[in-house]
Amino acid sequence: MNKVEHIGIAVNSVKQAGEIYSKLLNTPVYKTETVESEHVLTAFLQSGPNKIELLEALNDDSAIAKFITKKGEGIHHIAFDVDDIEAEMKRLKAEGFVLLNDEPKRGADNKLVCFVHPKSANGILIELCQEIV
Ligand SMILES: CC[C@@H](C(=O)O)C(=O)SCCNC(=O)CCNC(=O)[C@H](O)C(C)(C)COP(=O)(O)OP(=O)(O)OC[C@H]1O[C@@H](n2cnc3c(N)ncnc32)[C@H](O)[C@@H]1OP(=O)(O)O
Ligand SMILES: [Co+2]
Repeated sequence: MNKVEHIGIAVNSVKQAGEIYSKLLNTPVYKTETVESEHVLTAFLQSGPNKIELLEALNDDSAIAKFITKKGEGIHHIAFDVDDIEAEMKRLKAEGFVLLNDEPKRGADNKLVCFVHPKSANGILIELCQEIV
């Protein structure tokens, strides 16, 4: 696994949270993107080497809706960049981690992604991201 690719933050409103994070980090939201398969609207900010992904639920089927209902707005997941997502999925599975998808799926910002269940990762939802070239 390589560097942290992004930190995912669950928010009620990408627009409102985007304004706050823009002021906080002194940088604008550089991109918004809807990911229908995840039922989310995303917005991205880059602060130095660090990328923040704001996530708003599009409907009640979204993991973000369920998370906010239970825990409120806040850090939802940590995503790590990987060179070979299928190899990393195989490695993690062999180590006993519970993967939430059997195959890599399309994420935001031109990435293939896979999630690791927080119950098998010490309480943190982990996302693997491989850039699509
Ligand atoms: C935009 C695309 C992509 C990108 O390119 O970056 C994204 O980031 S999409 C982000 C949204 N999508 C996902 O999160 C997909 C993966 N998540 C899931 O499949 C589910 O959310 C889950 C992790 C399997 C939980 O779903 P479920 O079991 O239905 O919900 P519960 O509320 O019952 O939770 C069970 C258990 O797990 C705890 N939990 C849930 N979410 C998190 C979390 N983000 N971090 C830590 N812990 C989490 C929850 O509190 C429950 O614990 P207990 O109450 O102790 O049972
Ligand atoms: Co993410």
